[in-house]
Amino acid sequence: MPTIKVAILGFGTVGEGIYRILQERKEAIQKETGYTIDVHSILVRNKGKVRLTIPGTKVTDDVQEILSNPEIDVVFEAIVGEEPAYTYLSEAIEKGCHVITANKAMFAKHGPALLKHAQFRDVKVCYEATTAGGVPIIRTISSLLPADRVRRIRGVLNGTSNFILTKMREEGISFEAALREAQARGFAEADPTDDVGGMDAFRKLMILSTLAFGKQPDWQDVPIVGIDQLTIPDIADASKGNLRYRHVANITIEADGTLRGSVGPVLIEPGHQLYGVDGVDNAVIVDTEHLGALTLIGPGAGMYPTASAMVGDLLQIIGKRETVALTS
Ligand SMILES: NC(=O)C1=CN([C@@H]2O[C@H](COP(=O)(O)OP(=O)(O)OC[C@H]3O[C@@H](n4cnc5c(N)ncnc54)[C@H](OP(=O)(O)O)[C@@H]3O)[C@@H](O)[C@H]2O)C=CC1
Ligand SMILES: N[C@@H](CC=O)C(=O)O
Repeated sequence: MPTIKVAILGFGTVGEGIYRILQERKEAIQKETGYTIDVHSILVRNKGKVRLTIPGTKVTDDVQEILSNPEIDVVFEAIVGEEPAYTYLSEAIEKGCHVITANKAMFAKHGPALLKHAQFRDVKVCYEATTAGGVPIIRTISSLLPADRVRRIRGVLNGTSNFILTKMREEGISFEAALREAQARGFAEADPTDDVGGMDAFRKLMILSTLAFGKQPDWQDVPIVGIDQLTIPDIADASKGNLRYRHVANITIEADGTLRGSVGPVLIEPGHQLYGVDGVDNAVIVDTEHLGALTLIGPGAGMYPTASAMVGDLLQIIGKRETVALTS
């Protein structure tokens, strides 16, 4: 059976999830696609860290051992921050590898350049996991376009913030305690400032903006507010009025093509699509010209939801064993 050799950059919450799913689903993937997926190598920063045993896979802290290997077909990227991730993926594309990333801090800024580079090199860049974790929003919007036109996108795009707000409301626990739990469960970023300060949701909104509208607003024109100023009394007061705080990212295209974005806490009434979206769940409402409003809800962070989106990207790249021929 033909083999696809993959490398995983980063072996934290997400990288380990990719490895686990590829092992657990090995036979199912073989059956579905006709390919064996071989996790050839894994990049980490600290080789001395105790981690899952990975038999038959090279674990390295030298990215060149991966990027200079002509046998690697696909590079998964699950490291942290804009750099060195952008440089690594640019090199991988230049060498003819397909790339799959979860790194929204990198992709919000450098996604357009990576996509252009990949088109030139005739490889794929997949980024489902950058936005809303396991919710297939990239695939959904991509399939709506170009038959329809997106008018507005809004939703809960940060799992950590939603988890904290839910815990504070339902259990009355402090912001700090809820954040600690989100960190322990692998939802929060290595530095959670971007989660609770709104920057993470903003970056995801910019990724959606590029996809849906082909452009982003000037970043400085988008007001960004986090949930870090909300207190238990604020949340309890809202509950008394049967309202719930949600951290909402919103972008609209106006008739003249101007983009208006905002990110911040919003009070939501019962009956609204976002009212019941609790815990680590994310929700994205896409308003389009023809379809109307479409809402997707699901886990927005964590090992398996995120890794599953990335393995889904891999399956899209390699396709199915048999395709049904269209006959006239
Ligand atoms: N956690 C989640 O739910 C989600 C995360 N993401 C994104 O996925 C990416 C990974 O997140 P997550 O797994 O949670 O992060 P972790 O902090 O758990 O893991 C990061 C991994 O990357 C490695 N790493 C970091 N910097 C470098 C570097 N410069 N060179 C080599 N290796 C490096 C670390 O190595 P070492 O182990 O040696 O320290 C670690 O294995 C991030 O970009 C994040 O924003 C996206 C969606 C959801
Ligand atoms: N820290 C992020 C992880 C997924 O993107 C979040 O909480 O949403």
